[in-house]
Amino acid sequence: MTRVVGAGSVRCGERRGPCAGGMSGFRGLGLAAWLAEQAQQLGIGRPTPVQAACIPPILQGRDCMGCAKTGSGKTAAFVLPVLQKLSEDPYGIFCLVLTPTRELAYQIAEQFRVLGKPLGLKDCIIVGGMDMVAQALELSRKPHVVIATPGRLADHLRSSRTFSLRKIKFLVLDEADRLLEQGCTDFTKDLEVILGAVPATRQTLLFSATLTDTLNELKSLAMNKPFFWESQAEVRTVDELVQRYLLVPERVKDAYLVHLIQTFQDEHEDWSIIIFTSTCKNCQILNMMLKKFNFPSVALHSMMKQKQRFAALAKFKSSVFKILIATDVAARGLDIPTVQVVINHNTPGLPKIYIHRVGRTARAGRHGLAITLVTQYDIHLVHAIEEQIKTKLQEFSVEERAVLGILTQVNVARRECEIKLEATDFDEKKEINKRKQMILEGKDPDLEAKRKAELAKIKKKNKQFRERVQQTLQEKKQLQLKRKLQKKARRQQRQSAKEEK
Ligand SMILES: Nc1ncnc2c1ncn2[C@@H]1O[C@H](COP(=O)(O)OP(=O)(O)OP(=O)(O)O)[C@@H](O)[C@H]1O
Repeated sequence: MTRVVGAGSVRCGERRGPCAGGMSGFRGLGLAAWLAEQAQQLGIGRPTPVQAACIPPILQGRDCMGCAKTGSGKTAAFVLPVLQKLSEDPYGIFCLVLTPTRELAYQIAEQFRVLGKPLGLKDCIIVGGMDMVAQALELSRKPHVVIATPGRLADHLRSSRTFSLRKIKFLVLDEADRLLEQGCTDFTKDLEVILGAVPATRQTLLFSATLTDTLNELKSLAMNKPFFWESQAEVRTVDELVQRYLLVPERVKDAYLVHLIQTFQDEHEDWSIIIFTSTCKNCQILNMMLKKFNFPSVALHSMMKQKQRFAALAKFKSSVFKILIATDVAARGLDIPTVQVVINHNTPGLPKIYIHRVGRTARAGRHGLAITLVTQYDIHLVHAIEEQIKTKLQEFSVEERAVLGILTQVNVARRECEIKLEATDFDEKKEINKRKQMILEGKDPDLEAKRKAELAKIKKKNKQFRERVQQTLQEKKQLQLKRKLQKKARRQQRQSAKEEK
């Protein structure tokens, strides 16, 4: 059974479970008429399974952990019941939502704002890269809902007494597993500060498409026996997503990328693509290179100024640019319905990063395509991904001759872009950003640099020692072999002399 709902269609059936019908669907879950009506106006007419399962227990006052596939409506699963509770007893600050990226914070705030419009909802976004004084002022005005990234909110808690989180009713952790894991951005210290500032009696709501990986740590956050809901499907990606891989030698990767984009551009009128890459530098270089080929692309990575990041995303969302080249800062949560294709320029090292990246397409019942470029060194990563998502990736076929035809041109273009970037202060900026981060983490950058240099020295010495040992062993082995051969030769000589006699 397929039903068209608003902007996209949500398939109700095996994968997403039964859906209640019409506006009564949300009403039947216990939501007020005004809220169900407001959701309906946004195309959120029938609850998705995660909404149908989680909204009633949240309304009953229970902690909740919801694990459902990407694009299945987890945001509304917490926004709607929070708004209902807020309407019954409005005060500020009522709800705190934590999320790992700044862009995601703005997206969640928008859902709150639109669904909560009849309430005259006041929200406040607290993320890094924006003016701290203005944020402090907003916080002091007691907004109903605060949506924050942990680092900046913890900074406010450490430095300001103009607001309090002591009375919040709801603490929501969106992309909860990311907030708890110790990845390149480690939120644990900031979370400690935040958890120390919120009341123990709060209701805690945790959502993600990959919650099960950090389940035990998360359970300790939701204290009063949380209601746990997980989508039953074995396959962890959505049915509407076509998943392919393309085995390519490392040095011709970019030619394949250019060929894929060109083909897609030629064959489709209304299109948009997200390309994920591993580093900020590569993101920048790819963007420069694609522009050389006149592709309408824009970059998004953490070394860009926040205003540039927002502008890039806004232009991509409004289709001014059809290609977004991003690092994993855009891998989670972003909801851009027009994205039809995700290309992984590098194979993600972790299956869950793959799940979130490819989940930027095929959302809310729409169809999508994900192509992962795989080099000979990444085959084991593809196997790990396939094992986790319980799906075999099929090979994507490409006309190799066409790729060879542009190979030199693409490689020359890339080299030119690399040289151009080297002439800028990009690497220097990276170094400055690193130092800033260390200072924020309470470390002394100079001391750390000294420590790092010493560690590198020790490592180098150890390596040299290992190499010397290896060389000596090798020489010894060779000497032994030489002697053996000489002995053998002498023996043969003696033998043939005997035979001659
Ligand atoms: N009941 C519904 N009916 C139709 N569309 C819906 C419904 N609920 C949410 N949506 C739409 O589905 C899209 C995806 O929702 P959302 O961003 O909440 O997904 P998600 O599960 O949080 O995904 P991710 O794991 O990638 O963060 C949004 O555009 C949202 O408006």
